[in-house]
Amino acid sequence: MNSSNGHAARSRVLCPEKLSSDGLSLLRKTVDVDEKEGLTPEQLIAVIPEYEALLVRSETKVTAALLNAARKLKVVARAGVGVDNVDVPTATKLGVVVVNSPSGNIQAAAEHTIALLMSMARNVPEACASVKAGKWERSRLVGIEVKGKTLGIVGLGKVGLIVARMARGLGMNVVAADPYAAQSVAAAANVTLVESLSELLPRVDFLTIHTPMLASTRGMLSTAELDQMKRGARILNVARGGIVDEEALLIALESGQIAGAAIDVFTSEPPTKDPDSSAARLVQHPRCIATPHLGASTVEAQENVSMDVCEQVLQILVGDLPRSAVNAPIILPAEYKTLQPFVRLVEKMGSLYTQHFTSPRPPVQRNMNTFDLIYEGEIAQMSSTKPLFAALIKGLMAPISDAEGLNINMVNAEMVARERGISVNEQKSRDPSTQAYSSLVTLVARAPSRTPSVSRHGSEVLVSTAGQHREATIQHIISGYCSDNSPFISRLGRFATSFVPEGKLLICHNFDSPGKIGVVGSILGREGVNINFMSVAPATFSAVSPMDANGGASKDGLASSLETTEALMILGVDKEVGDNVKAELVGAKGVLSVSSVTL
Ligand SMILES: NC(=O)C1=CN([C@@H]2O[C@H](COP(=O)(O)OP(=O)(O)OC[C@H]3O[C@@H](n4cnc5c(N)ncnc54)[C@H](O)[C@@H]3O)[C@@H](O)[C@H]2O)C=CC1
Ligand SMILES: O=C(O)C(=O)COP(=O)(O)O
Repeated sequence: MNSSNGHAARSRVLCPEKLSSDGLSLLRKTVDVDEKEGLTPEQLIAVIPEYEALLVRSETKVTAALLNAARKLKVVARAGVGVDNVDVPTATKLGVVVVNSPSGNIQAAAEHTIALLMSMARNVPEACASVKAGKWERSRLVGIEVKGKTLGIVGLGKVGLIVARMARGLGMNVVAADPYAAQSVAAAANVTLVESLSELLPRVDFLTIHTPMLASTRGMLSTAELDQMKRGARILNVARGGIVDEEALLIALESGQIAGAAIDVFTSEPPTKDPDSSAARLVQHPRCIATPHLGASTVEAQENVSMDVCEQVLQILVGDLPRSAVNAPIILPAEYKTLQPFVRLVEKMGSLYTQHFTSPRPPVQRNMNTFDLIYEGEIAQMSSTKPLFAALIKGLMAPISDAEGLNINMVNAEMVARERGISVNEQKSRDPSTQAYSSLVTLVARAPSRTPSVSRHGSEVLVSTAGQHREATIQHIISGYCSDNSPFISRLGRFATSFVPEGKLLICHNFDSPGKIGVVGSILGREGVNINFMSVAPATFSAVSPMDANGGASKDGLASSLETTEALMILGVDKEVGDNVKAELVGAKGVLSVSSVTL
């Protein structure tokens, strides 16, 4: 994007929550950062269209309404672990990358858990309040030791494992329930992994939760589960409010089934002040220690997560892949670099296909479309070709969609392809079919075809129903390669060629006889159209199926009479060529069809 003074406009990043300045200073070197704390959801929706990136912690709710209101948003960066405050499916659909900091604050969250554990065991908050109130209640505030007690961990992931190691250091026995945890990882941390929550609950003196908030974990600990615990057990939640049902916990505290609770996170934050609500009564309960979602609130953790996500925002804004995308594939940076020129090539091939072969009624909007994307040579050795797949879908769709709104990328390409009925069969061959290129990419389209926009008679020719049936087997082929990081098209239909797929191109299909260049040149010259370059492509490949000279559907009965005497003339032009001029070109002797594409 360019500003009015011709300089590239700086990207804008919105930060509606308190983030450590370390990452923000890094961002400010190249982008504009607006720190705007305290915006209402409506105010956020009003300002979001101006921003390319949104930086949040747990307070900002990144809803579908907010994401849909965005116009330029490329990334939502969560400066922390949990992304339950971000509508990730909607972001994915819109092609917005969601990144987080998966390990920047895990030590802090684990240490806070241990702080709460010890505070609960020794009544620290109550004792402190008592002394400040001028009392000296030594016998009322007798605690318990944790050494020799059993700690149950639900969710033996990153935070859970650190808590486990610390608890082992405190002399506790540690038992964990996590259906996805590896036995070997648990064993290495001296943790006994049990099969189910039901097996865990009766064994523990303390229970701590470290799962994400998911549909499957919401309300995971309710009355039935709390009743399975030993009478007088204690419970901690530094994961997410609502994983332990607040009302059930309050009742269990009141009945003495649970002797103590330490809660850092609430279903609604801050919890409602309505004195009759379970949340407020839980907070006020004398045997409940409550902290205001402080798990990640250490200087160190905030520096870590801020740097982590701000670096990723910069990567995304310059078009690179972030290291911790929640909704995009992970690709090694070195591979991504190698793939980059091919990403451009494949996108151009897709766009060329749609414009040259399917104009004016692209089948990608109507029917199931099947493509083979064949990688040969070095490119076939890449472990992931996800960026190439995404580039193809983008290229196919861009000419027929709102270019501004159509943000197809690795995040949403598969979803878009599914919605549009596009099926891509990726094939790899390490031994190239030709030694001419170190890497060759070929797109084979198996799709119903439409004729080029201007026929020999200057009018659009649409195929008949019978014709469509026959043409369903016809293949269109485009091949390309990269040289010096620039993409080249080496085959278009049956024609061997070599041109850079860039800018406005006029593709004339004609008899390979003298005089054509002059005829086309003089008509374009008269119209004030400058020709930047020209490439003549003879028909080289034999037809794989009844293709016309464009490698497409036969039309006007001409294809059958045209064998090897055809050629494509590819002209780079400096302005749009009108339909009337194209019709005149087709009318000229020996010019069979003309299509114009912008790449
Ligand atoms: N209070 C705070 O400030 C903080 C809270 N958190 C919360 O802690 C959560 C965990 O963080 P990490 O350990 O980094 O995540 P993680 O993804 O490394 O670990 C989560 C573990 O939960 C397990 N799990 C998932 N469903 C389960 C189920 N139904 N039963 C048992 N285990 C299940 C997973 O297999 C995984 O091992 C985050 O999602 C976040 O919500 C994280 C950081 C700070
Ligand atoms: O990282 C997490 O999941 C947290 O819960 C931390 O939340 P916060 O960034 O402190 O609002």
